[in-house]
Amino acid sequence: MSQLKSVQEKLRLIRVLRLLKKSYTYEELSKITGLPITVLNRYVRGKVLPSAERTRELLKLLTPYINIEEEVKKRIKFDERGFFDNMPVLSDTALMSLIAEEVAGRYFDRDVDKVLTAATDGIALGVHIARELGVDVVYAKKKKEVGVEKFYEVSYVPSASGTVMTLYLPQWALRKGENVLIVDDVIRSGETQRALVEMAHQAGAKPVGMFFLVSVGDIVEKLREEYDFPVESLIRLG
Ligand SMILES: O=P(O)(O)OC[C@H]1O[C@H](OP(=O)(O)OP(=O)(O)O)[C@H](O)[C@@H]1O
Repeated sequence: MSQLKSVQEKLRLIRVLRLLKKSYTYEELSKITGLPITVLNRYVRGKVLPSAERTRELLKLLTPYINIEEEVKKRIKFDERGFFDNMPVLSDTALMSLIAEEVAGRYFDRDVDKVLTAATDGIALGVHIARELGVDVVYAKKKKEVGVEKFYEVSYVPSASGTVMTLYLPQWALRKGENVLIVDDVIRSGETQRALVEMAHQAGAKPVGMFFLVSVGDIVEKLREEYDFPVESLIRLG
């Protein structure tokens, strides 16, 4: 095994332990793994790294206790009007890292050059996925920032808003011929994401996939019919 792969596995184990720590006590994790609490605690705090062999054993034992779809679902909090707060998902760095690892695994062979998302809430997901893929993340904003000379800009009408929205991206951020993975935390009408596809086309870049944490209704199926690249969401609501 390459040194990089070995380090990645160790990091994965630490992320798994940190995530499980939110649902299980050290006593419970000690029973599952057969390791003393003190040892587990050192791993969680990053004071000590397990050997490659122990990492593999622990990942085998602990992976069945992780279900990232369920972890996302249980963190989504709806308000009385049916809107949800996604901050409990986006703020959980251990969970986001594990999600990003899985998404990056699906796109490693698609030669992604950039991850593209829309401000604001897409940024956290975009950063995690881009880091796993070892590429840069760029994000379209709803405002034209001073200091940027040239923008790509795409206007669209978000569903039920009755107003025109425009997304802006500095032109240096996307180049002709680049392969772009489009990601966002949530997709409802798909208008934001269609605007991102349009933006990639303006740049002469090529969208190679779309990934969302949460999709609402059948928008993923609709976009699959519109585009010839993979469109996926981790969980679907409604
Ligand atoms: O599929 P759609 O109907 O286009 O909706 C999805 C978009 O809505 C949210 O962003 P929002 O525009 O609310 O901005 P924010 O990220 O700043 O909250 C979300 O982060 C997506 O970008």
